[in-house]
Amino acid sequence: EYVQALREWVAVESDSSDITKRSEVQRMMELVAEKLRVLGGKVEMVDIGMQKLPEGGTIALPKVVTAEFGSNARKATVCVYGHADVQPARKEDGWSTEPYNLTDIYGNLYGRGTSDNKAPVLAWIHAVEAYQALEIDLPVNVKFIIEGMEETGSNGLAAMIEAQRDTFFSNVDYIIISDCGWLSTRPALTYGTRGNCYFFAEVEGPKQDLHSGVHGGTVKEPMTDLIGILDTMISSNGSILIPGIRDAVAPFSDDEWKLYQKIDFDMDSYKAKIGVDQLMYENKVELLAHRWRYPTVSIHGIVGAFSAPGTKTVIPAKVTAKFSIRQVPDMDPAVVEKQVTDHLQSEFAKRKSPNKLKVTMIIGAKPWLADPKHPLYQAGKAAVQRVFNTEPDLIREGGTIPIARTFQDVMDKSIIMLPIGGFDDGLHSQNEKMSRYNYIEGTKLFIAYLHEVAQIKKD
Ligand SMILES: CC(C)C[C@H](N)C(=O)NCC(=O)O
Repeated sequence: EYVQALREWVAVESDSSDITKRSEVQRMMELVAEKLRVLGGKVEMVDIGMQKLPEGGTIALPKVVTAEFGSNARKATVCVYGHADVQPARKEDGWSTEPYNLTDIYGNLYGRGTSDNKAPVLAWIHAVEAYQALEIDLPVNVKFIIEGMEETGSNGLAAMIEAQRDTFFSNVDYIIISDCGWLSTRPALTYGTRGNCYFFAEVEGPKQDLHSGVHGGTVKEPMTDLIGILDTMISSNGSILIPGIRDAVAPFSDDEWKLYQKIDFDMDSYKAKIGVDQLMYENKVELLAHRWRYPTVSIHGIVGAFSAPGTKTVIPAKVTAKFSIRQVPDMDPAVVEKQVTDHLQSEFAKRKSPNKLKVTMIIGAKPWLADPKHPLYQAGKAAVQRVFNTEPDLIREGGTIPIARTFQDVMDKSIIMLPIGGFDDGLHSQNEKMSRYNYIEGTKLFIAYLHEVAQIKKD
């Protein structure tokens, strides 16, 4: 039944980055609401307004689903946050199976959005359902907030949460997020995520594309300008060259070093898993630190570049690079935006090009960091011990959950990230999967966690 429920959700192409798929995201949110309604939750679909598009115009944001199970004032109240949107996926990108057709191969459930984040959201719903089916009272009141824009920066969600601070969130004690993965085969508790500043850099030149034989050598080419300035952001050994960008990075403490040193992480299996012969750092602690708690620059793609099969000899007239900077405490997206824009404009000016450069920050999501000594984490350890009979790793996550910082700073709520995804689930990549083992044992973990969190003594 659990696998069938996941199959139905994976079949919905709820890609929030593609506005032509917006009705699918909306349909996905309705399925989430329906699933919660069937369990008797008090469910609402909250309208969070319109999204402004970078190219002009607006489109309705997907509704946010909220639900409540129980309102006993003597019990603690937890709120589970998750998302039901996904990253793009096409079979032609190199998938071995159809991305929107859940396929079970040797106990691995392949499909876009399985691990990120549809199975974990379903596992939480199934945890509530399990208590009901066994006729055991929920040990805590459980609320849900499930959104449809996480993959593109959680547009509109912070405002909705702030608007409901004194209503839906007024009695929430703790936020639980299960939107990340373990580091190895050992279960983990996550106490930090990086933030993300996502940029478009557009270089515009001639009024239309040109023949590279007829016109090559006569004009400054937009693509050459773009590649030139992109190359000034990061060195080949991974150092970010944008002035000032590392100034706000919190120093790496001895305690962190000790914590990272204790983590069981095999560099060779990591290499094998991602298919590389060499990593940027050969030392485990340094590698984990650069994965979790130092900033990075990644260049994702160039719109307008010729990429079809064949050998078209063209000078593209306008090209737009998409790149992002994962940032860490205590960096601030507004400062990063200025540092990046100033740097690129100054490098562009050095090229003395007649072309025009426009730099826009599309997403500015902050990093998040919790205290792993908080009782929420003690409860996590106890739940992991109960279900997996082992100690969890205490880890951070290199990816971004944009809303985590809002819950912490604006709403003043304590958060735990309780992942059930496997270390090799391939989020955002080809052949994303969730194993049956992680899905089913993860459901048991959530059931146990609800019990453990109820044992926390309130101040
Ligand atoms: C591993 C991440 C925290 C998972 C998350 N759903 C995500 O992909 N966020 C967007 C991102 O680009 O990090």
